[in-house]
Amino acid sequence: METDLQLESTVWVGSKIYRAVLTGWQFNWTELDKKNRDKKTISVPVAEVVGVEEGRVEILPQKLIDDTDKVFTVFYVKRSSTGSSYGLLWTLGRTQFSVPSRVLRDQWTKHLRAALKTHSPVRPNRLLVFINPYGGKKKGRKIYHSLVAPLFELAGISCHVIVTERANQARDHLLKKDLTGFDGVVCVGGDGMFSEILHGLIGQTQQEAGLCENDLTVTLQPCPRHIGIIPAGSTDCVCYATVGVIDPVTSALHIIIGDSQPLDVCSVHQASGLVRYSVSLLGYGFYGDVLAESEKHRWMGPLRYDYSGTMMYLSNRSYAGIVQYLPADPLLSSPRDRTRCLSGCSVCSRSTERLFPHSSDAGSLYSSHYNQFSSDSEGEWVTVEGRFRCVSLTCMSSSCPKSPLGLSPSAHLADGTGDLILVWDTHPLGFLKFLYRHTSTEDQFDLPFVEVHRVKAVRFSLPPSKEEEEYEEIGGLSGGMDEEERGYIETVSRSGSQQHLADRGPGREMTNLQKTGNPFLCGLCCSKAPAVSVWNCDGEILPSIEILSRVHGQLVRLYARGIEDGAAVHCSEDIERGCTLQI
Ligand SMILES: CCCCCCCCCCCCC/C=C/[C@@H](O)[C@H](COP(=O)(O)O)NC(=O)CCCCCCCCCCCCCCC
Ligand SMILES: Nc1ncnc2c1ncn2[C@@H]1O[C@H](COP(=O)(O)OP(=O)(O)O)[C@@H](O)[C@H]1O
Ligand SMILES: [Ca+2]
Repeated sequence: METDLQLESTVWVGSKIYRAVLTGWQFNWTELDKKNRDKKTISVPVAEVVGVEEGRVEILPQKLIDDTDKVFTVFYVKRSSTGSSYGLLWTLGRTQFSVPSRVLRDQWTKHLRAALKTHSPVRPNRLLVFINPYGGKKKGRKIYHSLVAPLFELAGISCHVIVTERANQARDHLLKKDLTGFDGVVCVGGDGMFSEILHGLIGQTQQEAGLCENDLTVTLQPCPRHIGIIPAGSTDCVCYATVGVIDPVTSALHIIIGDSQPLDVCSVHQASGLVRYSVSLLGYGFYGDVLAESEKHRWMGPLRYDYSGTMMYLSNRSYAGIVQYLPADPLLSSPRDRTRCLSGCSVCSRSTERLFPHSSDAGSLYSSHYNQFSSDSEGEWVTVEGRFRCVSLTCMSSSCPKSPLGLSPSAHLADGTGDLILVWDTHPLGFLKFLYRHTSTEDQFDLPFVEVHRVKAVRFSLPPSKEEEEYEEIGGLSGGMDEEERGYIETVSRSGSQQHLADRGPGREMTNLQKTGNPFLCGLCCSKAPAVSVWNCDGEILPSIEILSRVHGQLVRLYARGIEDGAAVHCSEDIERGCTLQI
């Protein structure tokens, strides 16, 4: 039977006989018993077909074609569970179908390819790929060439590949070069590499739109090009939080089928303008200190964070600060509602309508000029002041292999809000409990010294000190600082003399905790504890301490679909057992 995009015929897979049906949206094949009764069906959405080839074809470890003229091979997405309750691994499924004639083989390949084109308009044709050869365990190049490039080739995607030779090369390329013809940009690396792409694409989009990124009140233009992440870094938080697993093949398959996941982005400003953008962690105190310390130990690779985390935990620091935040509408969601933002999240879908009210679909959201910041009436600014172990803002859960539920397990990828986590100064064991809960399902917010707020904007400032009324901003980007400066910053007082902040300012006085706390811990580092920390902005140290950050709802789009609920989706083991694959 043959209609427009429909086709049905008898096929053989190995020695077994099947009835294959293409309905346009779905391709399925049902095993038949000797009396022609249905036995089991395997069903693949056309949107998840990766490619169709004539003959018997293998692509991994290398492409082998045996062009038997009555055989065609279909490649598609196959799921398997990771063992944890969330996140599914995707692998390349491959089935070789034999048919009675070459004419029928040609009909099948023609119809399947036509269905692919019709139902997958969002698939990329051409991609710009940046590989950081030094990210994570330095395997970026190998991961791309052995696991990812063959899949892109199979799917007919052409790629322009650039192996970076210096930091910020990818960002500068995106800002300066003409990107016409590229549907998306792929980074092979970690969160730092993703951040480069993020900055390049956001900057390039605003340049083209004639918008000023330094203006805190401006509604930024969402980026039309998608970003793909092939994880090859140290934390790989953006990949983990948007895909649910750290696996280059899974990520490559999401890119190939043109999945689309909008993502909130925080812009971080100081008085003179934009400092950076952040998606995963904007953290002062502990996370800032861990990053500053870890930069000295880059040679350790990903382990540098565990080492520096332990050192910074043992140094038992807390910092004075004033935090102001603009709460989001509490009726929409809450950081403690124990829900999770999963693929197809209804909170995020409702936010799309709220953030882009004039658009009927995601494609037209780029023309929206709704001001998400100044026209909101969600609430008044709230001010808190005191000493904090850490102050963190994240506009998604920031789950990563170290913390599978993340910094804020109920945060949403694309709801236009961020979660502000305030950890007040506390006993070392209390802080350890807080940290440790990130590794389990126990609620890290259910502690008396922890607060979490769903917010649209946050301001951080230092309290006026007794001797110095005002701190000047720290000059220069962290990239330009030397090692001493990166960690514990010296700043110039108004009188012009250079002085280590540890010796003055609010943090100079020991807290009661430090006076009475564990003498070993205090002996280790407290005597040199600095008065101020630094901001960790997605793995980069910010040049300023006093900042204002604002969440821009759905500013970029990734080739991802959010975390698939492993418990709700049948996996490939089910295919083998003969259940229909439900999507
Ligand atoms: C006791 C165990 C405590 C485990 C605590 C885990 C908290 C993990 C939160 C992770 C948030 C990740 C947010 C992502 C940040 C990334 O953008 C960013 C850049 O990544 P890249 O290098 O791949 O480019 N990564 C980071 O800034 C790294 C932050 C990692 C912090 C890890 C801290 C580990 C702490 C270990 C403490 C051990 C205390 C032991 C005391 C005896
Ligand atoms: N060729 C290069 N040489 C040095 N640094 C680079 C290069 N390419 C990218 N970078 C920088 O390396 C940093 C870390 O990269 P990333 O891929 O995130 O690895 P990791 O997760 O291990 O930190 C990023 O900030 C990025 O700007
Ligand atoms: Ca969010």
